[in-house]
Amino acid sequence: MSSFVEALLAAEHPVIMEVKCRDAHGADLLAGRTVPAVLAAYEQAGAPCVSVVTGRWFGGTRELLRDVASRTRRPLLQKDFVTRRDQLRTARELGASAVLLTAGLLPRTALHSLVPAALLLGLTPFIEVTTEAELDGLPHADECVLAVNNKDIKTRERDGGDLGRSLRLLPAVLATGTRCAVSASGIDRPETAARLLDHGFAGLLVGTSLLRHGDPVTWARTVRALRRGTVPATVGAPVPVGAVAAAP
Ligand SMILES: O=C(O)c1ccccc1NCC(=O)[C@H](O)[C@H](O)COP(=O)(O)O
Repeated sequence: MSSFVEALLAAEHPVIMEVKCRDAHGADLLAGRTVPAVLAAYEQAGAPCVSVVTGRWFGGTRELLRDVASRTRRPLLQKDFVTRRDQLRTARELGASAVLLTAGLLPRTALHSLVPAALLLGLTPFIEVTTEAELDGLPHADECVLAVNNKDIKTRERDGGDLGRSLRLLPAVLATGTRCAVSASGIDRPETAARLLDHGFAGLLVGTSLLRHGDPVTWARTVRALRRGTVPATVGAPVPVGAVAAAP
């Protein structure tokens, strides 16, 4: 099992916390915090893995990944538009353990050849899907993270996100044989995170909400308390699973 998958599956709090400089609308997300400060907060909050957005739409750079890799031992996911094998080698050199492959953007033949190529380099393919059709015939699904993206990268993730997509696609994702079903993007509050984990996701990927909230330790503690049913009513009222789909 890869270090990325192992860390996520073993975590008490299986949230991949993300370092992202700007949101989909170009707004600054770091708000004066340094990358080391953000990382320290994520580690304190119990993040088993960290995602680093190097895609330029979100203000990312390769140097950001190199910098993060030099400061943490957590397995890292590189979030970028990977379409070629040489980008996989670069991801490895920069310190990534996992690499994003976006099923909706890649021709099927490219996706199907990049998955084994990533695995050969020791990288975990983190495959993001938005439809059931994108899951058809995925090779080596048991060695991949399969993530449902609640937003649409084709519109640069400027949509609000459809959390119901995660709920609808989870059975098909699990049917691929993956050990690691993840819900990604648009997870806007601890209540939503708790419901998605209770629903059966092995992990979540959260960026904007953690960065905007500014206190990942409290965010994560609230998720844990909600799952144990020990959260005070003022912090998070019970939300039925079906209501996740309607969450703002
Ligand atoms: O989804 C992609 O194809 C993608 C490619 C390159 C950079 C970023 C990309 N997606 C954005 C994200 O992955 C989100 O930052 C991540 O899922 C967290 O979402 P949020 O919690 O809504 O910030």
